[in-house]
Amino acid sequence: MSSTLIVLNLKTYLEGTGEGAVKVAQACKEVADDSGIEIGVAPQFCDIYRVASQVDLPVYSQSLDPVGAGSFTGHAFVQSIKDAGAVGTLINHSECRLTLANIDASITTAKNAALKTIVCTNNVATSAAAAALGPDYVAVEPPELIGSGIPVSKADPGVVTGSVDAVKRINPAVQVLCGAGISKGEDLAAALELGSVGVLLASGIVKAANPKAALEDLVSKV
Ligand SMILES: O=C[C@H](O)COP(=O)(O)O
Repeated sequence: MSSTLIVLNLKTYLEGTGEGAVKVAQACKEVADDSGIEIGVAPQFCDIYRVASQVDLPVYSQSLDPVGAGSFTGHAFVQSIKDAGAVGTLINHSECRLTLANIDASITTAKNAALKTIVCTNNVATSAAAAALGPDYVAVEPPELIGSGIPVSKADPGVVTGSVDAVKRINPAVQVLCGAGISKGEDLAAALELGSVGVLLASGIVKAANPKAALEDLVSKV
């Protein structure tokens, strides 16, 4: 496996029984095996167990709540996420934003459970702030490009290079992903050229008529 990482966020795109998530995850696994590139998938909470128990690939939670065992209702509890088979979690996605204090608490909660942490950010300043909290990855995604089909690597390369520089300066152990509008091989290649180690993406693959073919295109230029 190369050190490149692709994380496919399924958001709430796939309706139904969860079998859709398993199918997309299976396509990710096949393309990961063929390409040697690590591909993880972030399904709905309720599908983590189903996906992780049926497909041998890294599964991420779309978020978690920084609560322990006890008197908490309606929260995404880290131990349940871990026991369901997740290896990591997104934190502070633009569609599920947190306060800085909650980002910090979520990172600590995930780390204590040995889950990998991917903190999403929306610009260079928030990438720098997130890096100071010491997650495994910062994933920079300008919100206006999310779901747009316009790749951040082309539309706003400065937010990627700026985040890479800022994160390196603040905490060189943290790696940078980028996302928003990424769907093609040239987008991933450009993202890597800009200094990120991979991408966080969703609609370009999940909504494609043939997700496996879309994934094959995505990895074709690395
Ligand atoms: O989590 C994924 C990002 O929000 C990017 O979404 P997108 O690939 O649909 O632009």
